[in-house]
Amino acid sequence: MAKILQPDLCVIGGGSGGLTVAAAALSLGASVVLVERDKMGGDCLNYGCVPSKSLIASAKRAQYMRTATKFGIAAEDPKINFGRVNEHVHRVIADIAPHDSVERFEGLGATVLQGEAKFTDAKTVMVGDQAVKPRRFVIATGSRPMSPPIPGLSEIEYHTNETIFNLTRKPQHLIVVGGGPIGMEMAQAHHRLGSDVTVLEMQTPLANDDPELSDIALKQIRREGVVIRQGVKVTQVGQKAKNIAVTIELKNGDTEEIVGSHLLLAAGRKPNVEALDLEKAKVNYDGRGIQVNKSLKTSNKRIYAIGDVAGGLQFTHVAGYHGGLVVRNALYRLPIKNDPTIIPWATYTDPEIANVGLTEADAREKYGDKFKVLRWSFAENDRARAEHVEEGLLKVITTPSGKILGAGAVGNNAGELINIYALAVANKMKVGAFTKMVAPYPTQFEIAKRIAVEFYKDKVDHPALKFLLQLNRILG
Ligand SMILES: Cc1cc2nc3c(=O)[nH]c(=O)nc-3n(C[C@H](O)[C@H](O)[C@H](O)COP(=O)(O)OP(=O)(O)OC[C@H]3O[C@@H](n4cnc5c(N)ncnc54)[C@H](O)[C@@H]3O)c2cc1C
Ligand SMILES: NC(=O)c1ccc[n+]([C@@H]2O[C@H](COP(=O)([O-])OP(=O)(O)OC[C@H]3O[C@@H](n4cnc5c(N)ncnc54)[C@H](O)[C@@H]3O)[C@@H](O)[C@H]2O)c1
Repeated sequence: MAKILQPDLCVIGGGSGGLTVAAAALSLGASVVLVERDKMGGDCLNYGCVPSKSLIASAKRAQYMRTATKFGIAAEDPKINFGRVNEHVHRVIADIAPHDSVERFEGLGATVLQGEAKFTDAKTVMVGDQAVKPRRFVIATGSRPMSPPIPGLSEIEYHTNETIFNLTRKPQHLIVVGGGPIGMEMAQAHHRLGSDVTVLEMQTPLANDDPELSDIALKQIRREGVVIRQGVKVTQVGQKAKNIAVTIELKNGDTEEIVGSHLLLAAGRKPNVEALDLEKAKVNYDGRGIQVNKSLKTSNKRIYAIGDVAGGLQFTHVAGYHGGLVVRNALYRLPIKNDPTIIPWATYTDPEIANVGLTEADAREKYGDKFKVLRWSFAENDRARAEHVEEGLLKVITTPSGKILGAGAVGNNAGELINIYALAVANKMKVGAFTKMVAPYPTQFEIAKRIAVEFYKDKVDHPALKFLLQLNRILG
C-alpha cells in the first residue's frame, strides 16, 4: 500500500463545489488531496450547465432567423446541422475544461487521485489502495438523474442529461418526462433546433417559480410549438418498432399513447452517496442527501458536505458558495452560516425566469398582507421595445417600509437583471437605494429603477407633501 496521505483537506468530487474548495484552499497555502472518479468539472461542465447553455445558444440563433421579419430582415427557416450544433456544444466544454483539469489542479499543488472515494472509518478514505487521512474532509459528490419507477423503462433506450448532449442527429420527436428546469430548457432548445417536442409533467411545469412569472414563459414556449401535457401520469413505456411509446393516464382516468423517437428523463435528482460507505464514517444521510447543519458540517464534525449532495438548492453557484464558506471554517475555524435565503436562480428558457429571496406566495405565508408587491412590465421599457422583447415582468417584494424581501423576473435577460436584487437581498437593502442611482439609457436595467419609483407612488398622497405643494403654489 502507498504511503498514507495526510493533507489539511481531502475533497471528494471534482465538480463545481469540490473544485472551488480545492482552488481556494490551495491559494491559502493548505495541502489538498482531490478525488474524482469520473470527469473533472463534474455535472456542470460535462453534463449540465455548460452543454445545456451552449445548446440553448444555438437554438436562440435559429429562433432569431425565424423571427427576423419584425426587424426588417427577411425571416428564414434555419438549416440546422445538428452534428455541427453538437460540435459547438463540445467545443465550449473543451474550451472550459483546462480550467477544471487535473493538470491545472496539480499545477496549483493538489494531489489529484482519479478513482472512487470510500470511507473505511470516521477518519479515513480509500481511493483504490491509497489511504487518505486528512485533517478535514469535504464531500462534494453531487447528484445524478433520478429514474422514476415507470414500468418498461429498463427495457428501452432512454436519455438523461448524461447522454442527451451526445446526440449528433436531430431527434425527430423528443418526449421529455419532467417539466422542471432541465425538462423545459431542453424542450424549448430542441424544438427550436427542429425537433417535435412533447413534455409530460405529472404536476405543474416550472413549479419552483412564481406562477405569475412562469406562466409567461410557458405561454411563449407553447406558442412556439412545444406540447406541454401537465397533470399526467406516465404509466408505461415500451419500444414500438423504431420508436418509443409512452402511455399516460389523464386526470379523468383516460389513457393515451404518445409515440416519439427519443425519450429524455428529467424527473429530478438523486444525491451521490451510495459509493461513499458513509455509515463507516458515521455520516447521516437520507433520500435528499447528506444532512448538514448551518456550518455545512455533517454528523461527523471532521466532515463537511456541500453542493448538490447536501440536499438543498441544486445550483452551481450554490456549490461554489458552500465551497467558499467551508474553506473559511475548515482552515481558520471562522464561524460560517449557510444562508439559502440569499440564493438567486435563473431558468434559461426564452424568456428567462429568475428569482431571489421571497416570492409573493412566500411573503404572504410569512407576513400575511403586511408587504408590498411592485410590478413593472418590460413593455414599458424603451430598450425592450427596440429589441422586440416586450414580453416580461419584474416583481419586487418589499416590507411596508421598503426593505427588499425578494424579486422575480421573467423576460429577456431576466437572469442578468436578478443579480442586482441578489445584492439587495444579501445586503438587506431598501428600495430607496435604487432611486438614488442613475441607469444608462436605454438599458433594460431601467426597469429596476422604474419599479423603485412605484414604491413611492402612493406616498404623493401624503398630507405633508400635499401641503408643501400647496404652499409652493401660494408662494409662486
Ligand atoms: C442539464 C443540467 C443543467 C444545469 N444547468 C444549471 C445552470 O444553468 N445553472 C446552475 O447553477 N446549475 C445548473 N445545473 C445544476 C449544476 O450542474 C449542479 O448544481 C452542480 O454541478 C453541483 O455541483 P456539485 O459540485 O455539487 O456536483 P457535481 O458538479 O456533479 O460534481 C460532483 C463530482 O463528484 C464526483 N463523484 C461522485 N461520487 C464520487 C466518489 N465516491 N468518489 C470520487 N468522486 C465522486 C462526480 O463524478 C462528479 O464529478 C444544471 C444541472 C443539469 C443536470
Ligand atoms: N438554469 C438552472 O439553474 C438549472 C437548469 C437545469 C437544472 N438545474 C438544477 O437541476 C435540478 C434538477 O432539475 P430537474 O428539472 O431534473 O428536476 P426538478 O425536480 O426541478 O423537476 C422535475 C420535474 O419532473 C416532474 N416529475 C417527476 N417524476 C415524474 C414522472 N414520473 N412523470 C412526469 N413528471 C415527473 C416533477 O413533478 C418536476 O416538475 C433543478 O432543481 C435545478 O436545481 C438548474
